[in-house]
Amino acid sequence: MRKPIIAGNWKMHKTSSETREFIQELLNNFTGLDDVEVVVCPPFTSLEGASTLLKGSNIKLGAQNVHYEKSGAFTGEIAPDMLKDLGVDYCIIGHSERRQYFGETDETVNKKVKAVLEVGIIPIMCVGETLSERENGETESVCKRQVVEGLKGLTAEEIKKVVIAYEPVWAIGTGKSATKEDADETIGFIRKVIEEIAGKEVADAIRIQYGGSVKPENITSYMEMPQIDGALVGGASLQVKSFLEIAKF
Ligand SMILES: O=C[C@H](O)COP(=O)(O)O
Repeated sequence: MRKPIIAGNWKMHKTSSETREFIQELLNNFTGLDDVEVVVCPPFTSLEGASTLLKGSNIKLGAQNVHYEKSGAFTGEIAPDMLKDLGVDYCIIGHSERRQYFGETDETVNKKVKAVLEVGIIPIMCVGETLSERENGETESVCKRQVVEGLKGLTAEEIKKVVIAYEPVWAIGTGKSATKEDADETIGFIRKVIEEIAGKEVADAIRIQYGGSVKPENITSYMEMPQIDGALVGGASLQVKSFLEIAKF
Protein backbone atom coordinates (compact mmCIF):
# COMPACT_ATOMS: atom_id res chain seq x y z
CA MET A 1 0.00 0.00 0.00
CA ARG A 2 1.53 3.30 -1.08
CA LYS A 3 0.99 6.30 1.21
CA PRO A 4 -0.30 9.24 -0.82
CA ILE A 5 1.92 12.30 -0.90
CA ILE A 6 0.69 15.84 -1.49
CA ALA A 7 3.51 18.36 -1.91
CA GLY A 8 3.22 22.11 -2.34
CA ASN A 9 5.86 23.67 -4.59
CA TRP A 10 5.78 27.36 -3.77
CA LYS A 11 8.27 28.21 -6.54
CA MET A 12 9.53 31.83 -6.12
CA HIS A 13 6.76 32.94 -3.77
CA LYS A 14 6.62 34.12 -0.14
CA THR A 15 9.15 35.92 2.03
CA SER A 16 10.34 34.39 5.32
CA SER A 17 7.69 36.25 7.31
CA GLU A 18 4.95 35.27 4.86
CA THR A 19 6.16 31.69 5.18
CA ARG A 20 5.95 31.76 8.97
CA GLU A 21 2.40 33.12 8.79
CA PHE A 22 1.41 30.42 6.32
CA ILE A 23 2.96 27.60 8.34
CA GLN A 24 1.35 28.79 11.55
CA GLU A 25 -2.06 28.90 9.88
CA LEU A 26 -1.46 25.48 8.32
CA LEU A 27 -0.55 23.99 11.70
CA ASN A 28 -3.61 25.56 13.34
CA ASN A 29 -5.87 23.85 10.80
CA PHE A 30 -3.99 20.60 10.30
CA THR A 31 -6.18 17.80 11.58
CA GLY A 32 -7.20 14.36 10.41
CA LEU A 33 -4.40 13.95 7.93
CA ASP A 34 -2.69 10.80 9.19
CA ASP A 35 -3.09 8.77 6.00
CA VAL A 36 -1.42 11.25 3.70
CA GLU A 37 2.07 12.69 3.67
CA VAL A 38 1.96 16.47 3.39
CA VAL A 39 5.06 18.37 2.25
CA VAL A 40 5.67 22.10 1.86
CA CYS A 41 8.51 23.28 -0.37
CA PRO A 42 9.22 26.98 0.23
CA PRO A 43 12.16 28.91 -1.25
CA PHE A 44 15.62 28.38 0.33
CA THR A 45 15.38 31.61 2.34
CA SER A 46 12.27 30.36 4.14
CA LEU A 47 13.47 26.87 4.99
CA GLU A 48 14.96 27.62 8.39
CA GLY A 49 11.90 29.49 9.65
CA ALA A 50 9.58 26.81 8.29
CA SER A 51 11.69 24.05 9.82
CA THR A 52 11.55 25.63 13.29
CA LEU A 53 7.76 25.88 13.19
CA LEU A 54 7.24 22.41 11.69
CA LYS A 55 9.35 20.61 14.30
CA GLY A 56 7.28 17.94 16.03
CA SER A 57 4.46 18.13 13.46
CA ASN A 58 3.48 15.61 10.79
CA ILE A 59 4.14 18.09 8.01
CA LYS A 60 7.32 17.49 6.05
CA LEU A 61 9.67 20.09 4.64
CA GLY A 62 11.02 20.13 1.09
CA ALA A 63 13.48 22.24 -0.91
CA GLN A 64 13.02 23.12 -4.58
CA ASN A 65 16.54 22.48 -5.85
CA VAL A 66 20.05 21.56 -4.72
CA HIS A 67 23.61 21.36 -6.04
CA TYR A 68 25.13 17.91 -6.47
CA GLU A 69 28.55 18.73 -5.04
CA LYS A 70 29.18 18.45 -1.31
CA SER A 71 30.88 21.87 -1.04
CA GLY A 72 33.23 24.11 -2.98
CA ALA A 73 33.50 27.17 -5.18
CA PHE A 74 29.96 27.21 -6.58
CA THR A 75 28.74 30.72 -5.89
CA GLY A 76 25.05 30.95 -5.14
CA GLU A 77 24.53 27.20 -4.81
CA ILE A 78 23.24 25.11 -1.89
CA ALA A 79 24.70 21.70 -0.95
CA PRO A 80 22.69 18.65 0.19
CA ASP A 81 24.21 18.76 3.70
CA MET A 82 23.08 22.36 4.15
CA LEU A 83 19.49 21.27 3.50
CA LYS A 84 19.79 18.23 5.74
CA ASP A 85 21.11 20.39 8.57
CA LEU A 86 17.97 22.57 8.33
CA GLY A 87 15.70 19.55 8.74
CA VAL A 88 14.75 19.21 5.07
CA ASP A 89 13.09 15.85 4.29
CA TYR A 90 12.43 16.14 0.54
CA CYS A 91 13.98 17.94 -2.42
CA ILE A 92 12.32 18.62 -5.77
CA ILE A 93 14.79 17.79 -8.54
CA GLY A 94 14.53 18.39 -12.27
CA HIS A 95 11.38 20.49 -12.25
CA SER A 96 10.56 21.48 -15.83
CA GLU A 97 11.14 25.16 -14.97
CA ARG A 98 14.70 24.27 -14.00
CA ARG A 99 15.13 22.18 -17.14
CA GLN A 100 13.69 25.00 -19.27
CA TYR A 101 15.28 28.12 -17.70
CA PHE A 102 18.34 26.94 -15.78
CA GLY A 103 19.97 24.32 -17.98
CA GLU A 104 19.02 21.29 -15.88
CA THR A 105 19.75 18.09 -17.82
CA ASP A 106 19.05 14.40 -17.24
CA GLU A 107 22.69 14.12 -16.20
CA THR A 108 22.53 16.86 -13.54
CA VAL A 109 19.19 15.48 -12.34
CA ASN A 110 20.84 12.08 -11.87
CA LYS A 111 23.77 13.62 -9.94
CA LYS A 112 21.38 15.57 -7.70
CA VAL A 113 19.16 12.54 -7.03
CA LYS A 114 22.23 10.58 -5.90
CA ALA A 115 23.59 13.49 -3.85
CA VAL A 116 20.43 14.01 -1.79
CA LEU A 117 19.86 10.29 -1.21
CA GLU A 118 23.38 10.15 0.18
CA VAL A 119 22.46 12.57 2.98
CA GLY A 120 19.05 11.01 3.64
CA ILE A 121 16.83 13.46 1.74
CA ILE A 122 14.13 12.02 -0.51
CA PRO A 123 14.19 13.33 -4.07
CA ILE A 124 10.94 14.28 -5.79
CA MET A 125 12.17 13.77 -9.34
CA CYS A 126 10.08 15.57 -11.97
CA VAL A 127 9.51 14.26 -15.47
CA GLY A 128 7.10 15.17 -18.23
CA GLU A 129 6.71 16.08 -21.88
CA THR A 130 6.26 19.49 -23.49
CA LEU A 131 3.26 20.29 -25.68
CA SER A 132 5.17 19.75 -28.93
CA GLU A 133 6.57 16.46 -27.67
CA ARG A 134 3.04 15.38 -26.80
CA GLU A 135 1.75 16.42 -30.22
CA ASN A 136 4.57 14.44 -31.85
CA GLY A 137 3.56 11.32 -29.93
CA GLU A 138 6.72 11.42 -27.80
CA THR A 139 5.16 11.44 -24.32
CA GLU A 140 6.30 7.93 -23.46
CA SER A 141 9.75 8.14 -25.00
CA VAL A 142 10.47 11.46 -23.23
CA CYS A 143 9.24 10.19 -19.85
CA LYS A 144 11.15 6.95 -20.27
CA ARG A 145 14.39 8.76 -21.07
CA GLN A 146 14.01 11.14 -18.12
CA VAL A 147 13.21 8.30 -15.71
CA VAL A 148 15.96 5.95 -16.93
CA GLU A 149 18.65 8.66 -17.04
CA GLY A 150 17.52 10.29 -13.80
CA LEU A 151 17.74 7.00 -11.89
CA LYS A 152 20.87 5.69 -13.59
CA GLY A 153 23.30 3.90 -11.27
CA LEU A 154 20.90 3.74 -8.33
CA THR A 155 20.25 0.45 -6.54
CA ALA A 156 16.72 -0.96 -6.42
CA GLU A 157 16.56 -0.03 -2.71
CA GLU A 158 17.48 3.57 -3.53
CA ILE A 159 14.95 3.78 -6.37
CA LYS A 160 12.23 2.60 -4.00
CA LYS A 161 12.75 5.71 -1.84
CA VAL A 162 12.43 8.18 -4.73
CA VAL A 163 9.16 10.00 -5.41
CA ILE A 164 8.49 10.71 -9.08
CA ALA A 165 6.31 13.62 -10.15
CA TYR A 166 4.81 13.29 -13.62
CA GLU A 167 4.16 16.85 -14.75
CA PRO A 168 3.20 17.38 -18.38
CA VAL A 169 4.84 20.75 -19.05
CA TRP A 170 1.80 22.05 -20.96
CA ALA A 171 -0.35 21.59 -17.85
CA ILE A 172 1.84 23.59 -15.46
CA GLY A 173 0.36 26.91 -14.39
CA THR A 174 -1.88 26.96 -17.45
CA GLY A 175 -5.17 25.82 -15.94
CA LYS A 176 -5.13 23.02 -18.55
CA SER A 177 -4.86 19.87 -16.48
CA ALA A 178 -4.35 16.42 -17.98
CA THR A 179 -7.42 14.20 -17.89
CA LYS A 180 -7.33 11.72 -15.04
CA GLU A 181 -7.23 8.90 -17.59
CA ASP A 182 -4.26 10.38 -19.47
CA ALA A 183 -2.36 11.08 -16.25
CA ASP A 184 -3.07 7.59 -14.95
CA GLU A 185 -2.00 5.98 -18.21
CA THR A 186 1.33 7.81 -18.36
CA ILE A 187 2.01 7.16 -14.67
CA GLY A 188 1.22 3.48 -15.27
CA PHE A 189 3.72 3.57 -18.12
CA ILE A 190 6.35 5.15 -15.83
CA ARG A 191 5.71 2.37 -13.32
CA LYS A 192 6.41 -0.19 -16.08
CA VAL A 193 9.68 1.55 -16.84
CA ILE A 194 10.58 1.31 -13.14
CA GLU A 195 9.73 -2.39 -13.27
CA GLU A 196 12.11 -2.86 -16.20
CA ILE A 197 14.99 -1.19 -14.37
CA ALA A 198 14.39 -2.18 -10.74
CA GLY A 199 11.86 -5.04 -10.66
CA LYS A 200 8.20 -5.42 -9.75
CA GLU A 201 8.54 -4.97 -6.00
CA VAL A 202 10.09 -1.54 -6.47
CA ALA A 203 7.59 -0.60 -9.19
CA ASP A 204 4.72 -1.50 -6.86
CA ALA A 205 6.22 0.47 -3.98
CA ILE A 206 7.46 3.67 -5.64
CA ARG A 207 5.19 6.70 -5.33
CA ILE A 208 4.35 8.63 -8.46
CA GLN A 209 2.53 11.95 -8.25
CA TYR A 210 0.68 13.92 -10.89
CA GLY A 211 1.37 17.66 -11.21
CA GLY A 212 -0.10 20.37 -13.42
CA SER A 213 -2.99 22.68 -12.49
CA VAL A 214 -4.11 20.52 -9.57
CA LYS A 215 -6.89 22.32 -7.66
CA PRO A 216 -9.35 21.45 -4.87
CA GLU A 217 -11.94 20.88 -7.64
CA ASN A 218 -9.99 18.19 -9.52
CA ILE A 219 -7.83 16.45 -6.88
CA THR A 220 -10.42 13.80 -6.03
CA SER A 221 -10.66 12.63 -9.62
CA TYR A 222 -6.88 12.11 -9.82
CA MET A 223 -6.69 10.40 -6.45
CA GLU A 224 -9.32 7.83 -7.39
CA MET A 225 -7.08 6.55 -10.19
CA PRO A 226 -5.09 3.42 -9.35
CA GLN A 227 -1.66 4.60 -10.51
CA ILE A 228 -1.69 8.12 -9.06
CA ASP A 229 -0.21 8.42 -5.57
CA GLY A 230 -0.56 12.12 -4.93
CA ALA A 231 0.10 15.53 -6.39
CA LEU A 232 2.82 18.13 -6.78
CA VAL A 233 0.87 21.35 -6.47
CA GLY A 234 2.04 24.80 -7.59
CA GLY A 235 -0.40 27.72 -7.56
CA ALA A 236 -3.05 26.12 -5.37
CA SER A 237 -0.49 25.37 -2.63
CA LEU A 238 0.03 29.07 -1.91
CA GLN A 239 -3.16 29.49 0.13
CA VAL A 240 -3.65 27.40 3.26
CA LYS A 241 -7.31 26.82 2.46
CA SER A 242 -6.84 25.40 -1.03
CA PHE A 243 -3.72 23.45 -0.05
CA LEU A 244 -5.56 21.81 2.85
CA GLU A 245 -8.57 21.05 0.67
CA ILE A 246 -6.22 19.27 -1.73
CA ALA A 247 -4.45 17.41 1.09
CA LYS A 248 -7.82 16.23 2.37
CA PHE A 249 -8.91 15.05 -1.10
O1 LIG B 1 5.49 21.87 -9.18
C1 LIG B 1 4.32 22.14 -9.45
C2 LIG B 1 3.88 22.22 -10.80
O2 LIG B 1 4.76 22.95 -11.59
C3 LIG B 1 2.44 22.54 -11.00
O3 LIG B 1 2.18 23.91 -10.91
P1 LIG B 1 0.64 24.39 -10.99
O4 LIG B 1 -0.09 23.59 -9.97
O5 LIG B 1 0.68 25.85 -10.67
O6 LIG B 1 0.18 24.09 -12.38
